[in-house]
Amino acid sequence: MLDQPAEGYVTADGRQIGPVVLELKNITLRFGGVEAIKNISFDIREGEIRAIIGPNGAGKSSMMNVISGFYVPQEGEILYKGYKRRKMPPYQVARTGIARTFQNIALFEGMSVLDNIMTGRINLMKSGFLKQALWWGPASREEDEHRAKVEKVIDFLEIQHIRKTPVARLPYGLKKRVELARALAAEPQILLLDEPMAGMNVEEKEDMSRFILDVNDEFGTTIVLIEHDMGVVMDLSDRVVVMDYGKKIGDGTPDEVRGNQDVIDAYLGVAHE
Ligand SMILES: Nc1ncnc2c1ncn2[C@@H]1O[C@H](COP(=O)(O)OP(=O)(O)OP(=O)(O)O)[C@@H](O)[C@H]1O
Repeated sequence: MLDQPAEGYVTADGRQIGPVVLELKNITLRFGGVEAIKNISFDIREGEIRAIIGPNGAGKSSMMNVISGFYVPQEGEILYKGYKRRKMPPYQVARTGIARTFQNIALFEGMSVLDNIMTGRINLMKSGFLKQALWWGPASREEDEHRAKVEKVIDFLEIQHIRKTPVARLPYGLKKRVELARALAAEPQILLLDEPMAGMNVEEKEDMSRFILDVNDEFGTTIVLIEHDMGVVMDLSDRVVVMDYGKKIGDGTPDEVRGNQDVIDAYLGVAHE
């Protein structure tokens, strides 16, 4: 891989990439006899857009679930901001500043866009969620602050016009944007996006790409994404990890990965979905 200074660097398009913020070291994850992740190490830098790619079943979602704390690997360790992360449930990982979206949309269909996005702030609420819902006493001022933050996200992602609409009534591309909004409402330092463009048409993909870049640029949010659309991956990412059968077979800039023979053999050369 090209040498990158430990303290960070500025990209060709003028974005600031910082030092390593999350490091995965020798991660192995098994489901019974299946080794979904085999001794994989890689790092993620502050402010970077980092993609994880690979054919179906390569272990990408499993890796995302390890980062989000949903799966605890049998071997290896995760260093976050230089410290070894202890075993903790996903909601605690979320509190450390790591938010995610899911491959299959996981929104509350009957609730409005606004209320769905509000749930992204549960981890940041001091008064309990029930208290918030009932709007009692000290909860109200806090609620105002949360609403203001949520409105900012709504403006940023240009979904003002649907803020009161129940999610069930939205087209697919907008649901994906609402999911992004909910994750952003948590004000994450690292945002994990599991196939953010899956099932989208070309125009929706262009919109989503623009929003991902804008989030990264405006808030300096570090972004880790799994994506099957090669054009999107190569356009968006600073660095790409390539997995195949649970192993890491490539890691580098889009150009480096494109020229990696193992990657060409295992993935890029193979028709996919
Ligand atoms: N909860 C689970 N229980 C048992 N096996 C699992 C589980 N989750 C994943 N696997 C297995 O681990 C391997 C990696 O799966 P994973 O979903 O991480 O791959 P992926 O690269 O995300 O695939 P896709 O592109 O199809 O989403 C597969 O062999 C899969 O069957």
